[in-house]
Amino acid sequence: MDGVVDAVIVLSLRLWSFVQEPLEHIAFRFIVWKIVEVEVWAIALKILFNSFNTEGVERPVFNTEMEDGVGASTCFLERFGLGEHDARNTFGLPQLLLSISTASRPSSCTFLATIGEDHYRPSSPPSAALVGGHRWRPGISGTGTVDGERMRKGRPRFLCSCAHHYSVSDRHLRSLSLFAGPSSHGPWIGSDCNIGLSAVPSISCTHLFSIGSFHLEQFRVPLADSAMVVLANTIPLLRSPKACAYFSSVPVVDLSEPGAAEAIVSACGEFGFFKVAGHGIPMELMQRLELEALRFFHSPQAEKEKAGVANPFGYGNKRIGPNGDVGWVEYLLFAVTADPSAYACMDYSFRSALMEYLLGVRKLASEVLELMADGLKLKQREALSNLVLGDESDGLIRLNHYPKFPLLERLNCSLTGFGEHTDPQLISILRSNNSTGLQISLRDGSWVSVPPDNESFFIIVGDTLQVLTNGRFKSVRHRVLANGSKSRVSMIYFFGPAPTEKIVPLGEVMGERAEPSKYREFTWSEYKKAAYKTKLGDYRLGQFEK
Ligand SMILES: C=C1C[C@]23C[C@@]1(O)CC[C@H]2[C@@]12CC[C@H](O)[C@@](C)(C(=O)O1)[C@H]2[C@@H]3C(=O)O
Ligand SMILES: O=C(O)CCC(=O)C(=O)O
Ligand SMILES: [Fe+2]
Repeated sequence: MDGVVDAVIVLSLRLWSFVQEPLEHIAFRFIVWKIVEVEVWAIALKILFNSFNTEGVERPVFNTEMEDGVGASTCFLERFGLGEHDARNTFGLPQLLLSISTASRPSSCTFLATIGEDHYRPSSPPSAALVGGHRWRPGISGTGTVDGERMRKGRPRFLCSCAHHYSVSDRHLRSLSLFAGPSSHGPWIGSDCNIGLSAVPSISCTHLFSIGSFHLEQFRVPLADSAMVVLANTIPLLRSPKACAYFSSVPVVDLSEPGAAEAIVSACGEFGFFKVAGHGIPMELMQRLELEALRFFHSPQAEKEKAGVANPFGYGNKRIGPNGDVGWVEYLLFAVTADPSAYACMDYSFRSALMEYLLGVRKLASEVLELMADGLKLKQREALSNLVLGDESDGLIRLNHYPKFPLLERLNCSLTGFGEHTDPQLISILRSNNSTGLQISLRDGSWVSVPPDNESFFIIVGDTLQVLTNGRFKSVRHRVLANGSKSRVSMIYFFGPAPTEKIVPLGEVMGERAEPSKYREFTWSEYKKAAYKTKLGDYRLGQFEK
């Protein structure tokens, strides 16, 4: 086992509700186990969480001022943690780093850290001090500095690096304690502190998990030395990568070819997913919208936020939906309408590209749904398309931007861009740039990575179509992983019916198969309401099954 790291540990600590409350100190302790020989870096993973739980609080702008949204974090991490100027700088060893960013400027801050009883003696071996780590005794190891470079737009970034670092080669390592807090008092308005500690492998890292997190809001400061660690999976975004096969046999349907209807029905039954070629939508239009979207996502954070916080419509950043889901993604989400004023947050060229694109994709949807009806042998070709293309139908358009995250390769981790889920509507029509990241789940539960194709559209079968076909078509679980080297831009048009539409398996589908309905009748409005109470990955159809 020597030289192998068993675990990467990330400890995340967030403060956000200390409006005008002095922060006396916070303390936490956690147990490290199964580490035989590692180098330990603590990395402030602030960038991952900087907009979580900060409702009503001036949002940190860490990741928005650089070219592509990730630059700042990378530069931050490179400078202090893992990059070329590696944190080995000061003492020739990896560095433990804490970062606190606040909306107000704290007058000074001191971080205290201890590893067992061995305080700030970088040259001393960790040895026995680590063994006794259960006993809490704070040791001074660093003082805060305001990092001038981050004092942009009058919002100071208070970076405090706690230069306590060590290379653990002590097989007796049992526990590690950190202690952090400002020595003089805030007020810490809207403080949002994340501390990440990770053991980064010199050789390999097999898994990553969060071992502790607590919300200081639950405690009143000052905290007891023995403040506990609550074991919880609080960092769902980072995972060790699992090998994921390339889905080289994605069904491709060329709409202009005979046999398209049968091919669609077969793909919807087997995968709930297929690719459309020969669709007639000009590449120029897709690229125009992609560029407009990128221009928007690269505009200053304040500009983007003028679209309003997605609730559910508007601009969203890392939060998905109302129930605490998060992802490495920023997006625009809107109801589809012919009224241009609904897209008032976009400038003229963006809006016109979007509206032209929507028209093209609606036409495509009607062709696909009519072929589907043909394949299902429905008497009325328009039975499905009428459901989602009428004036009252509930269409949504979503533009997603997944910034690249170059650190991933070094961490040997994967990062969730958009967590696994099914789409609630009938179908979704997705177009993306040429970046990998989209994965779908096959019938056996395995995940496969969809080769990107920026000239085609992907059709995703949603929950409602599964119900209409009484389970013959599969609502496909899918997800997006962030990419280390290329950012992803995707546009998805979700085709939902009118709110009052009754959703029940189609008589003709049932008749042909002479089977009982698997679902109770519901309206789209009921389903949508229920969906918005669920988490992204929940099995939403469950409550409508008979
Ligand atoms: C967590 C959620 C986000 C979502 C609404 C929900 O409560 C559950 C369904 C989610 C989903 C997935 C597909 C689409 O991206 C979406 C717009 C939709 O219709 O259902 C999202 C919702 C959302 O982001 O608001
Ligand atoms: O961005 C993507 O490629 C897929 C996103 C998605 O599944 C969704 O927005 O529902
Ligand atoms: Fe989706």
